[in-house]
Amino acid sequence: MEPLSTAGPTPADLGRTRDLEKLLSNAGLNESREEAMKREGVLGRLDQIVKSWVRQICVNKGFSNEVVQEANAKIFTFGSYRLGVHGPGSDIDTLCVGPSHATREEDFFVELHNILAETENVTELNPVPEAHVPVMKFKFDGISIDLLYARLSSWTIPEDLDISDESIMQNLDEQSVLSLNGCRVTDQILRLVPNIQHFRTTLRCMKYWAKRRGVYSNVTGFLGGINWALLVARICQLYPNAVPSTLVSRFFRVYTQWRWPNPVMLCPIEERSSLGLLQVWDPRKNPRDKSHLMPIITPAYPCMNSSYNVSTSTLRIMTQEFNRGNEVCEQLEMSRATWDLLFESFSFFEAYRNYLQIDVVAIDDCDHRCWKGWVESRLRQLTLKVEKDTYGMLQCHPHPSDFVDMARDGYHCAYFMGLQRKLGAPLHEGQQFDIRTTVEQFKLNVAAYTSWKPGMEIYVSHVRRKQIPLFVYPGGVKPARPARQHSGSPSSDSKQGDSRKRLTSADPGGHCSKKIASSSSSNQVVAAEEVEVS
Ligand SMILES: Nc1ncnc2c1ncn2[C@@H]1O[C@H](COP(=O)(O)OP(=O)(O)OP(=O)(O)O)[C@@H](O)[C@H]1O
Ligand SMILES: [Mg+2]
Repeated sequence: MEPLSTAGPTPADLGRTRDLEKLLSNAGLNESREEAMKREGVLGRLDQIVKSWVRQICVNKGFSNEVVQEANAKIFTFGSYRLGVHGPGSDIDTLCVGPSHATREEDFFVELHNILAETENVTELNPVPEAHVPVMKFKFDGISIDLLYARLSSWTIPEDLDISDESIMQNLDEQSVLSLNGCRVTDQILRLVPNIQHFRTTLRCMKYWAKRRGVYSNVTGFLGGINWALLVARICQLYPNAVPSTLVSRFFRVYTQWRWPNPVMLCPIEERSSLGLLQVWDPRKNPRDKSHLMPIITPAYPCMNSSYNVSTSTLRIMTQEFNRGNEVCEQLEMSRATWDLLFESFSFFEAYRNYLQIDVVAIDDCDHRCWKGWVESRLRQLTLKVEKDTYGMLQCHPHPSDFVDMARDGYHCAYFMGLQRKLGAPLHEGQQFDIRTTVEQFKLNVAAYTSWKPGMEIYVSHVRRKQIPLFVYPGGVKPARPARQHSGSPSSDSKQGDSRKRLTSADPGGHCSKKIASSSSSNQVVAAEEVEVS
């Protein structure tokens, strides 16, 4: 598709861009010089560690002195750090590229793991060799690092290795191809956007917006860093001369009108074929790809859909948010609103009358981290099942992050999902949504965890808005109910006729967080009348 507009910015566009930059800076999204230097220092030390690791394994394997001298490995960065859109506290996504004689199973996940375990300032070391893309997670000087490994087919790794060169992909195992992909995708994005600085500002802005509106999270079925980067990059291509304020506004306009599941791609299929890049994601050939609701395709071989987690519920919520964003930007362009309105945070716990609370408990920190990661990755199934088992009548809105009750002992956290009756669905007298079986099946699905240990527990319960525990609110204080949200937000958008009859409850005892163990009881029967929105 040709660029939609090549018109340059007006003085008003430039003014709005300055306001936007100021807002981002005031929000504390810019990293300090000290923190930037700390990150560089950590990356330098990590590079030294992998270099001496490779030399050490050559010695251990009895290779000649010559081979030991030439042995090399190298660290590359990708993700938000490499794109230049990370903020204070972001992780650093890194890739270690090693030679053919440094294996993943033994040398990376055992030898390098042991070296890191003994390295000063390395904490929370967590190898995940069985992941789709195997990764070693840890903190180095307090900075979160995800370290992947690509084992090339050559004996040597030159310091000036170009990983965008297709030829290095030859004879690689699948996990190395997947591990290299993050770097190659990041490099392609930077190559394909017309103005990197404008891309960066716009992406920072969209990431901040998505976090404020509760739609930033890949695992929950919303969009994560890579997805937002690709969506923004496509807008930058369509409006090559536009400044960030215009790009933000066009972002909402374009994606409000986008006819999903048409895919978003930075590189058209024809161009990709002529470059010899195979289209791996192809709904005409792969039945599974046909089920993807919001395809956002990565621009480097193997081209994949990066947003396969999106479900009907999360797509609906994001569409509502895009509509809201579009309305606010239209107001902004007429000088009837300011940027603050766009970034107003979504009051999740005000938006619904009914919620599901999912408590995740374990006996120590390490167990809790693993167990929580597993449960979190299954939550999408619960959202889908609730909607499916109620024939779409009950809609589910997952909160993208977890909450911890600091006043409680032990290792635990809680996830929440807002529940509402489908907009416009007929309301029958006395109708109830009984999701006990759904919840039991979800718990069975969760129980299939192969690394389950005693003490790893999960409790699911139905809570009403007024029973939401205080620990979900900042400072543990429930805010006064805000005035009506801006139209277009999920809470007001889905207002229905006033059918607020007296609430009938299938859980007469109500719920409090201490009663969560009664999860298999009747508190998962939700009276249809109740599942109205605020
Ligand atoms: N679903 C996915 N499909 C393809 N690549 C992915 C996917 N998830 C992650 N990646 C790769 O891993 C990189 C790091 O992922 P991550 O979720 O940390 O995003 P990020 O852009 O670094 O954002 P954040 O600031 O949240 O860390 C991405 O840039 C991408 O290259
Ligand atoms: Mg990252």
